[in-house]
Amino acid sequence: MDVTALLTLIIGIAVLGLLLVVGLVGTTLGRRKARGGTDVIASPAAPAGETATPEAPVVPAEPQLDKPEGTASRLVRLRQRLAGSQSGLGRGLLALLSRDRLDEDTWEDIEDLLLTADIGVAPTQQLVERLRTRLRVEGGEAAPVRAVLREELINLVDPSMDRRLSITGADGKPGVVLVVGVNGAGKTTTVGKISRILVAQEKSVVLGAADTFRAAAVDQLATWGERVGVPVIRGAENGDPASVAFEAAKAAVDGGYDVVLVDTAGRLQNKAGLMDELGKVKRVIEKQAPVTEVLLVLDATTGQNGMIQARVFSEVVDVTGIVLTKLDGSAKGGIVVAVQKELGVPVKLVGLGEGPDDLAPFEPEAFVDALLG
Ligand SMILES: Nc1nc2c(ncn2[C@@H]2O[C@H](COP(=O)(O)OP(=O)(O)OP(=O)(O)O)[C@@H](O)[C@H]2O)c(=O)[nH]1
Repeated sequence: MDVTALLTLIIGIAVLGLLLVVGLVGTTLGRRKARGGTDVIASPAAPAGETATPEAPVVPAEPQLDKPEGTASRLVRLRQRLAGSQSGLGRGLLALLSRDRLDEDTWEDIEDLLLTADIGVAPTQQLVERLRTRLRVEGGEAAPVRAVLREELINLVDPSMDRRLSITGADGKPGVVLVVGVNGAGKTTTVGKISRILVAQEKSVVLGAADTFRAAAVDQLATWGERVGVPVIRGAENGDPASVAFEAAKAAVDGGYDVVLVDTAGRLQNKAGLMDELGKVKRVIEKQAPVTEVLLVLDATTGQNGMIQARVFSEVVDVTGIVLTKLDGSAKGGIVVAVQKELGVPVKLVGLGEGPDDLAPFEPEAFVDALLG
């Protein structure tokens, strides 16, 4: 080999080495850039070229997000829990109605049982009337007591009501859900749980922590958001709830999100104060986008007290749906009927536990079936 050939060979190897080094640095930089640009709302899939490089170690760039449970499976799972807490009422009614003789004492016992379950006076009378008529007419050997009771209970819960959440905004605006209710009813928890349902449905969500009176509520909501990669807009402690609500709605509009959920403070010190606060929250949100749903969160274990709260809130804001929480801890499922009758607004969701996915759409048939066991 002469000197020229040797030189050509050395230069060739050097150029090849240089190209390899440049290529490697370029790939690494590209990968860093892709990671740096990641948004919190969703972790984008790695570019196709990257996953194909076998030697590239896959390092998760973000904390692992929760994968919320889908609606169908949570319904199946929670039906059991509902049946567990409400079975006394269903079993009791069936036992009384299956007696050989349905005398006045028995009908009185039936009424007492329904009233104890918080169904309310008027709905109880209505149900007893219907049962008396139907079991008299259709009575006798073939009287399908269970089927009659099932049908009448379903009628009472009213399957014709539209229980879908209004989460679709018009003209490309996000759906806006305002969540109201007294402190401790489960508002913050419910906002967190709803965000998980929406994430499972692949909706993009923003949370507004407008419960600025309790710092812990804001932190609590931030944790719910972090777990599913949903941004949470928060303000200063004791700041103006309306300004947080406004910022949350603005973030959702500007960012092209599907839905914004706004948690509010529920101080019931007096009706005028509450009206001022919630009225202002709603007004400022609507500078950005119309409120599509106002959900009133009620604790099912509070019975008549809960009903009084429901009345006050419905006079202050235009409630469009009810969330009944803690039905797992109450045998008084009858409040579903009472509150719907009182407000003329459907129960849309029920809380059945403290777990992150323990919230389910309310379904009259499934509810009655759980009641009857
Ligand atoms: N068992 C059960 N507990 C629930 C349910 N929903 C909420 N809780 C619990 O109720 C308590 C109060 O819930 P929060 O979400 O903090 O209530 P809140 O209305 O937001 O109250 P503030 O944040 O003070 O306004 C928490 O311990 C929740 O875990 C439910 O469906 N079942």
